Amino acid sequence: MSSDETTVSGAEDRMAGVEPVPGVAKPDPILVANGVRRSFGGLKAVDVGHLEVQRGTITALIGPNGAGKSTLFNLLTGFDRVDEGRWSFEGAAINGRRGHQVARSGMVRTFQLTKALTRMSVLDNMLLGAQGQFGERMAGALWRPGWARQERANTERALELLERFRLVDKRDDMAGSLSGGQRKLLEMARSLMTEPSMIMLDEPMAGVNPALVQSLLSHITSLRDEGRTVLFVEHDMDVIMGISDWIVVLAQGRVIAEGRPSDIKSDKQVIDAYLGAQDDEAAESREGDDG
Ligand SMILES: Nc1ncnc2c1ncn2[C@@H]1O[C@H](COP(=O)(O)OP(=O)(O)OP(=O)(O)O)[C@@H](O)[C@H]1O
Repeated sequence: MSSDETTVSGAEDRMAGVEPVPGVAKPDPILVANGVRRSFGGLKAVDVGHLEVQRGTITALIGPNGAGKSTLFNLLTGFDRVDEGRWSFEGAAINGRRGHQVARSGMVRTFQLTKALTRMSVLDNMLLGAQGQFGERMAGALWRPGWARQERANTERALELLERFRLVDKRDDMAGSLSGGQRKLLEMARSLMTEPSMIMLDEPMAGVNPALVQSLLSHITSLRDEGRTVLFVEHDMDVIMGISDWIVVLAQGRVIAEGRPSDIKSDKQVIDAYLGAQDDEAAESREGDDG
């Protein structure tokens, strides 16, 4: 992404003067979490003291495998229950709300296509997105009372979004026939059905053909540039460093660092806990290739 685009969004200005320290306050946070904890047996999967996400930025949540990124996503969006903790979105406490209630309040997460969703058409996937409700109960959601009245408006919005994400020609195809990258586009398009102010993307580049990466990146930056807040979990370091306004690093459930990409690249603790390990893995795989 060019530095011009960053300037256009104003995201850099919004973060000016914010110190790169764990738990730092942001000028205008859309999401504020306090003491969010979740254990599985004796394992503390998430143990976040204080975390704020600045409105109108792309914030990456990174960390080694098992750091607690997915668990934190699930907790904040109402798809898992905390042991303790409070968090607010747009100034209102939303801890304790269920997934679809969180989605209706404006914070939506993407979901990978489950088996049931792959057997539905692309357009029906979009219409389900209008419910802001996924998971086990979604199959029945299409037939909710009152759905028929809304259907025309929802279909119109779905087609507009499919046009924007270049999937409109696929609207009647089964979602399972889409390529990895097209699935990611569908997940993103579907999450926009409820007009969320914040979108949480779960590994948006996983399984995406390199040819589609640039297109996905520009869709993510355009979400921010139209005023939405993006929080994403990703492993691809080039993507993370290239697209993020701010990066939060989790290790063993805790926020060990946060800052701009340049801060994170040079943070010794991050290098030790994460980036160093990645370099070692890359070196090992290169050695393996040579042999
Ligand atoms: N439902 C569960 N039951 C038991 N342990 C779990 C459960 N969900 C997550 N964990 C454990 O909690 C820890 C955090 O897992 P989580 O999936 O949140 O990490 P992550 O940072 O998203 O990892 P990855 O990058 O590999 O997806 C891990 O040790 C994981 O094994």
